[in-house]
Amino acid sequence: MTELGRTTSPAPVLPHDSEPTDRPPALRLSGLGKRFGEKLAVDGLDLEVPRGSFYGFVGPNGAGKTTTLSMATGLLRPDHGRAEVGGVDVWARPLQAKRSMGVLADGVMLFNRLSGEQLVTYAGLLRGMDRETVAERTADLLRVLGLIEAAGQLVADYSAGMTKKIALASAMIHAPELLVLDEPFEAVDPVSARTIRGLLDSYVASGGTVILSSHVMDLVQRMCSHVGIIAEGRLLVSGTVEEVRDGGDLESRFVELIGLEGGHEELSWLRL
Ligand SMILES: Nc1ncnc2c1ncn2[C@@H]1O[C@H](COP(=O)(O)OP(=O)(O)OP(=O)(O)O)[C@@H](O)[C@H]1O
Repeated sequence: MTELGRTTSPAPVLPHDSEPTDRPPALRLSGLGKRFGEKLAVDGLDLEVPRGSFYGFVGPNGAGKTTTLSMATGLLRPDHGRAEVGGVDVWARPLQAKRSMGVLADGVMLFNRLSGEQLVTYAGLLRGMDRETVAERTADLLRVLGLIEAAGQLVADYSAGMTKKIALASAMIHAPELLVLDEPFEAVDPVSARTIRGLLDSYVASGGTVILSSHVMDLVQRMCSHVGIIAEGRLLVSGTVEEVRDGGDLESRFVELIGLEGGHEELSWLRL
């Protein structure tokens, strides 16, 4: 499949060995589409994320990752198509669907006049959890994510990485079956990134499902069991990381599928 970004045929969805046949997948998107004026951001996208998988969703800037994940999680209404979480239609039965997922959205405003501790507590109470459990889990999350000292500080005064971590804590507090994380490692320092990876690894090992978007191919290759590559609003390929990288590394496969925009062009005026 060369020049996949320009084909109109559906993406090859490779078989998943681990996929049980009797239960619906953790996430299923069918014919999902969204247009912003002239711009077709997501173009009839089909995607299945198997239960218990660690799914990396990758693509170049402007490929449609955030738009897709927003439609999948009930944040942005699709023009057409369906999004199902564990077999539940996200747009027909939003309350039921949202109960089983935790979402770290990109660019969505947090209640940043709350302290970090208040924000995570609020997220737990909003999920109908009892105060005692919320307090215990909030303390655990703040400790594990290295935010104890900043617990009483307003989220408005957090750094970008701290904001990401507190938003992640808010997405996880109700121990959902599915975590949808848009760029969870962006702006996060390497130590915290390692902690978050550990948390997500054990969450997946215990039966949870993660779908995350990222630009860091190396991280996706090391962390994820499955990967999907999107460009121009279409899914180019989806399968296990092993299947998709096909003996090479994921970054080379990505570049091979997407093409090198601008190549290795030099700017003559930037030579000193
Ligand atoms: N609210 C909006 N109004 C107009 N155009 C939009 C809007 N949101 C997204 N787009 C356009 O839709 C396309 C897909 O954007 P999207 O944010 O989904 O891409 P992405 O893959 O998440 O990109 P990145 O990797 O840069 O975050 C882009 O061309 C973008 O300009």
